[in-house]
Amino acid sequence: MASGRLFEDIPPFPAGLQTAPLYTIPLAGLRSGDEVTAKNTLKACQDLGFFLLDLRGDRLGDTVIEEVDQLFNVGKDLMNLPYDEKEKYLHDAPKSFLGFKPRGHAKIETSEPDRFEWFNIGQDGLLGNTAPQRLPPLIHDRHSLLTSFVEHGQSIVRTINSTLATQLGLPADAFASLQEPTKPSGTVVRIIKAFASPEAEDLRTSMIHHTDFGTITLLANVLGGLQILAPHRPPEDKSAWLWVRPQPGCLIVNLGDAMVQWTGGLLRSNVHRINFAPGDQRFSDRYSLALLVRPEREASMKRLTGPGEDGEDGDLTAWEWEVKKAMALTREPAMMQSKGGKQAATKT
Ligand SMILES: O=C(O)CCC(=O)C(=O)O
Ligand SMILES: [Fe+2]
Repeated sequence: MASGRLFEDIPPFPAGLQTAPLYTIPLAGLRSGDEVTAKNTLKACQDLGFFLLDLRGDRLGDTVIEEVDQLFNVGKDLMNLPYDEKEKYLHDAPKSFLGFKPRGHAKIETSEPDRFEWFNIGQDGLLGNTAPQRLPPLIHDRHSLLTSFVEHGQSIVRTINSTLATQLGLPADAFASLQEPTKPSGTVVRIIKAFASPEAEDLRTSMIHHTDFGTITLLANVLGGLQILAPHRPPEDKSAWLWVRPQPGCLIVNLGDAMVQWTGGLLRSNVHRINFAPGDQRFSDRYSLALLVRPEREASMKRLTGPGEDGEDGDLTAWEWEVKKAMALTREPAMMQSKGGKQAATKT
């Protein structure tokens, strides 16, 4: 999340909304190996699969706050380029999701068009794992800021991964060794613009409910709009949607489906969506920034711990598994359900 600066000129997040009960995990505690922090992290990742990560008071964290502030401004400039400029970088879905996705290219629950744009910048091109991605000059000029954000974000992800692995009684590098940033993967930096909702007809979802495919997502929000589906409740139940209140100096962290697969369902990947922003915030365009980490393409999706049988998915590579999931979702979008969160004996 950004520093307090980006929160100064925005309408307030309204009081009285039903908000998600999120743990706040201090990055400093995670990095120093504090046992209470580690236990709370595991609990958050089992109960809801979402938590706030407080970056403040940690050297790496303070650097990331600065980078997020700068990238928010880059993201606004990018998304406010004329449409025909952005269109030059149109993604080639479903073959590749890199580049620009225009508003309305996907549907929401009601089959109406979505209300957001995104631009995905691949880690592989940034770090030189593959040929560079073609990017607008405005982004190209900020290459070192982007690579630095990816490297710092990946360092945070590594810490979360080793904390979770250790708490589950696995070798510390059990998850991290399947998602080395220097190996080709579907990992992206994503810049999102969800459009303001001034009219009554805009008061609906911007981005359809979903779970993230990957391992760990680091998300920076300033305006509200993100909602988490309360566990064990159906998406059609309006009262089951919990708002996330963005907090200065904190990132929102959530787990994706790969962590559920590797842990036989011990960890949780929870359904979430972008709704219209609450209160007077709805009159502003909403920008957000995420690092969505995926396993290495060649990583095995075999279960590393947890109950149950592997099933045939355990024989797939991460890339094959992601393609299979994407195809299933195209056929049956209603399959977007939270996964994991099984209770089982863990390290005491
Ligand atoms: O912008 C946000 O708050 C959430 C974005 C999201 O869920 C995604 O890109 O997967
Ligand atoms: Fe997401």
